[in-house]
Amino acid sequence: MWGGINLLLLLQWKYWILRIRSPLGMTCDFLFVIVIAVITLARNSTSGGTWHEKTIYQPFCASTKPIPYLCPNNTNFIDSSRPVKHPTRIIYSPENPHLAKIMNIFMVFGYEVEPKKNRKALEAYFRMNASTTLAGIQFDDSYSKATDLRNMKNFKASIRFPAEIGQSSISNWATHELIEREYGAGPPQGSSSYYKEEFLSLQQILGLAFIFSRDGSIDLDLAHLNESNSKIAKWVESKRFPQMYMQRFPYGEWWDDKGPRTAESLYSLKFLCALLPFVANTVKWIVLEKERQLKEFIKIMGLSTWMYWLSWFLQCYIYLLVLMTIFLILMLAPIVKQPIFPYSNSSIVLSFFLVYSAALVAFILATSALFPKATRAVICSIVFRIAAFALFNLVSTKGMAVQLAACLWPDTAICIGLEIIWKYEKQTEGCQRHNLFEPVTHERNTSLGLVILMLILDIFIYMFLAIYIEAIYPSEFGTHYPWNFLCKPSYWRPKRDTESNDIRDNKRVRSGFLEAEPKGLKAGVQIKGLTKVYGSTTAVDGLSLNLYENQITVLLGRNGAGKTTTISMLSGMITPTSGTAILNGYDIRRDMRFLRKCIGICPQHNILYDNLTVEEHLYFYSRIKALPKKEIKAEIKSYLVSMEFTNKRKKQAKSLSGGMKRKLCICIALCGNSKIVMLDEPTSGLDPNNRRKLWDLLLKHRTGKTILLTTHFMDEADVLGDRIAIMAGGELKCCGSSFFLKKLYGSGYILVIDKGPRCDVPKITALLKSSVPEVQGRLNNASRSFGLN
Ligand SMILES: Nc1ncnc2c1ncn2[C@@H]1O[C@H](COP(=O)(O)OP(=O)(O)OP(=O)(O)O)[C@@H](O)[C@H]1O
Repeated sequence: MWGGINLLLLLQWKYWILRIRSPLGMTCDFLFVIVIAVITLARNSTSGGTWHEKTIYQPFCASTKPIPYLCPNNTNFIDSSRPVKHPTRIIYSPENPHLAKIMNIFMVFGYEVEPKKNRKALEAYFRMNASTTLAGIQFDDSYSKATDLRNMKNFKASIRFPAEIGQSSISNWATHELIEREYGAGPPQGSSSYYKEEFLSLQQILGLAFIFSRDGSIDLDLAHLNESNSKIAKWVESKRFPQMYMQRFPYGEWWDDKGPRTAESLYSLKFLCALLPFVANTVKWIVLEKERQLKEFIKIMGLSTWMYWLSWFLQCYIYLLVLMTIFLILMLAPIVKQPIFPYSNSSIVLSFFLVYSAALVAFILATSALFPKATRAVICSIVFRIAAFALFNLVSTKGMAVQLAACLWPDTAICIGLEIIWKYEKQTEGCQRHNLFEPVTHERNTSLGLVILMLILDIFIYMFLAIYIEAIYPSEFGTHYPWNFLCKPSYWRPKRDTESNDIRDNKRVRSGFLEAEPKGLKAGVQIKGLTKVYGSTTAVDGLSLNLYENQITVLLGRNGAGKTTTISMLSGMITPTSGTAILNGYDIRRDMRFLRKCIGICPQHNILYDNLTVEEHLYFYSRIKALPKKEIKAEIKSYLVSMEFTNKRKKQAKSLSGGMKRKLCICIALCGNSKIVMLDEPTSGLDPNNRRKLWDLLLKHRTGKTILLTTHFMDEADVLGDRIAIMAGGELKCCGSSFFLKKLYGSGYILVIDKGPRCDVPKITALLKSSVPEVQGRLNNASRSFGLN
């Protein structure tokens, strides 16, 4: 537990140093946030506001038809200037001659009437012909058998409109609301949809029809509709039929602050833009680390995948919170005339932004896991942000399910959430605890609470995706798992290999070219038929070899022999095509994550953080390898002294010479008590003095380690190699101690002596034999040469 926390702190330390040492990116991040916040505020403050008196509406006649006797004092029908063109067909159910009589009255008022057998038939017809039918009037199906409607106590009828079957622009009638929920946008103008869609009109006529039928005094003459009309007018007057008016609910005094009202979605866009440099920079950092192999390198050096992502998450989250705090302080604090969210509960707004920040970071991590190259990733991250805003505009008129689905994209979720807050602000109520899960308007039934819950879900989904994508879809470097690796028991319970040191599958090596395996030594690395094929090139072909603890094994070979590929496979940089290797008891195909703590590697190309110093590199990797803190100082000092780095300790890697970078990489591989150390051509680029120093260092440190070193240089192999394996064309050609190989190839040191006329050859031979018993002499006219194996 403490180890994990320490590692997290260490990674935070590293990330912060790197961020701070690239001030251009940081300046951009902060500048965008501050400038956009200030512009928004300035616009908000200058736009001012106006105070409006309460609005009392005039009553109006419910009927859309000019029927003066229904509203004698008000012939001024609202919206008369804009005649609404609706179909005139009304259908009703069930079929019954008495109902037909009631329905005749609609014909008097200019509607066509058509009966349907029952409710089902009405609905079916309505669905098919919604555009050509004004409404359906649905009586209870039991009325089909009714013989006298006059004695009926409860007369039931439903007026059904296309809205009910989703064929209208208004998808959800909030009939339980007293007034429109979107209060604060100013008093509603024009007529309500109840009026416009003729609902009120039909209801009024239906009521009239029912009273008629009860009264039974009028028989409507459908052949002479005008006469019927005047009959009804007379009847209305004689019965003193109540006049029916509608009046809108008064609208109270209100403050038009011009702020949130002006451009809700523009605020969301500004907000997305404010964080654009942060998103682009973060994606760039993460993918660059992968592109430069640093990610795979620190993982090889012992960092687990989940720890890697968690540390990025924390670092980005903390950084984003700093940016967000600045943004919110500017937006929320009453330091200006008009803050952006004057009414909302600050803790709710704050929680919303906190959760969004976490979801955004998780999304960034998942996005970065998809891309191998930083430039592509940065471009896509910008495109994604624009797409998120487009998606927000697309779903803003859609229902709850669609909007919640869109919230799976954190940037769309923040736009939806912000819009909800703006709407609450418009209502001069703001987002509060009590309305957190309430839809802000009846048309928008997504609530801020639900958006926050979706964002929490996003955090888990995207963190999982980042780790999963990375595991199954590696970049150029790194091993990968099959897509279903989580279901495989071997992933969760690795088996340590306890096989003997036997070498399998080295049949292709000519007999006698392999020295017998040393007795009594423990193999730290067992390579078993390791093969790597790149297209038509077989880089390593069935390599089998044991590397022993406390020894340096040298892989010797020409360019292209397969040495680097071998090291890359052993360290988990690339996946073998076939074969495997057991390192410290763990199989590289399955258990790389358990192995990493004990591997130290110096790749062929220097993999360093440009902006970390020599000392910081050694500190960082020693701590990754879990070296106790009190030993680290001494460890760093010893490497600085042995590699003559003391005066360069504070230099950043980017300012070191090539040779110095190489030395630093070697020190990194050795530091932190790595059990298995792999050095790929470590001395390339070093001057003779430094080469010699490195040899001494390696010989000093081989105890307790299994060291694999590749080189082109025979002398280096001779000095360092306890065992030397020679590779060519990807295959192992021979392996054994330096002595074994020299004997095998018959070429040790040759001592050539120029013979003078009085040269005593037997005497010289005897002298040499006393020191090197196996000395063999070869005669030549002018000289005498001796093979000293
Ligand atoms: N990513 C790759 N794609 C295709 N072929 C590759 C790749 N990496 C290596 N090879 C090929 O595999 C063979 C072995 O390459 P490798 O780098 O392992 O050799 P090496 O012994 O390390 O050479 P050097 O001493 O030059 O580093 C070469 O023929 C090389 O061209």
